[in-house]
Amino acid sequence: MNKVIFETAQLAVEKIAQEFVEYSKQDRPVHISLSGGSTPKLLFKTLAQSPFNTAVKWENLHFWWGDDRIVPPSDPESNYGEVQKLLFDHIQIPEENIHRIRGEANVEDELVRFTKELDLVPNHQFDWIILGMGGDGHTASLFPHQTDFNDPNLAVIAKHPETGQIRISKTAKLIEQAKRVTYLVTGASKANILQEIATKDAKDLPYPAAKIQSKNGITEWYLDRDAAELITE
Ligand SMILES: O=C1O[C@H](COP(=O)(O)O)[C@@H](O)[C@H](O)[C@H]1O
Repeated sequence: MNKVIFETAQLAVEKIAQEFVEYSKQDRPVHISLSGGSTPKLLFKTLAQSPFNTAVKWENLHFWWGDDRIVPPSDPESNYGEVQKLLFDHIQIPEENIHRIRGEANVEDELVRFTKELDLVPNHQFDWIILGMGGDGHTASLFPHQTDFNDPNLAVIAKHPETGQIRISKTAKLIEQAKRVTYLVTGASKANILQEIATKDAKDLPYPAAKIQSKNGITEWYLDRDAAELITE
């Protein structure tokens, strides 16, 4: 496991925020995919504040999501809606740089539309995909025992195995084409599963987060001390 352990979650997200600044200095559109759920909210709040709110050249960054739930943006379950509320409402970013999954639409229609929009990413190769990991080892909306790692499509409709909630997710294949994949995992509740991932061969584990990595680029794990407490350095 290629890991970086930060003393606190705040320090981990500040490192990511600083990297946003650096990416945004490149004189080209940079395609970044965000994760959802609870973990990255601290990142979005941090980016919305000084110095990052003005240090990032937002016009150069294009934002996408690893997955979203089929709910309207106003629903607290919407991964896009949370970023809108915590970040986009507080910065100056062109609307055309935001490539959200439309959770309010018909899911089959949205899968087709979103898949077409992905053609805006050169060679379907993201500059940076930031992922989270659920306590069950899922990442994006790719869940244990129901993920087709060889699905040739760019995006897929998924169903949360416990709640039945419908989602759209990037496929494993699309994620693995990225130049860089960073798993941001924080908090003591993820310590046991991280220990398993750090010590066992991914092929012996059912967890998509353990298996999915950039094929030709970098894969790294940004952890805070609580999440990494059972991992020996
Ligand atoms: O359902 C989801 O869960 C994962 C992990 O979420 P967290 O609340 O444990 O941080 C997240 O990465 C994914 O985008 C989300 O839709």
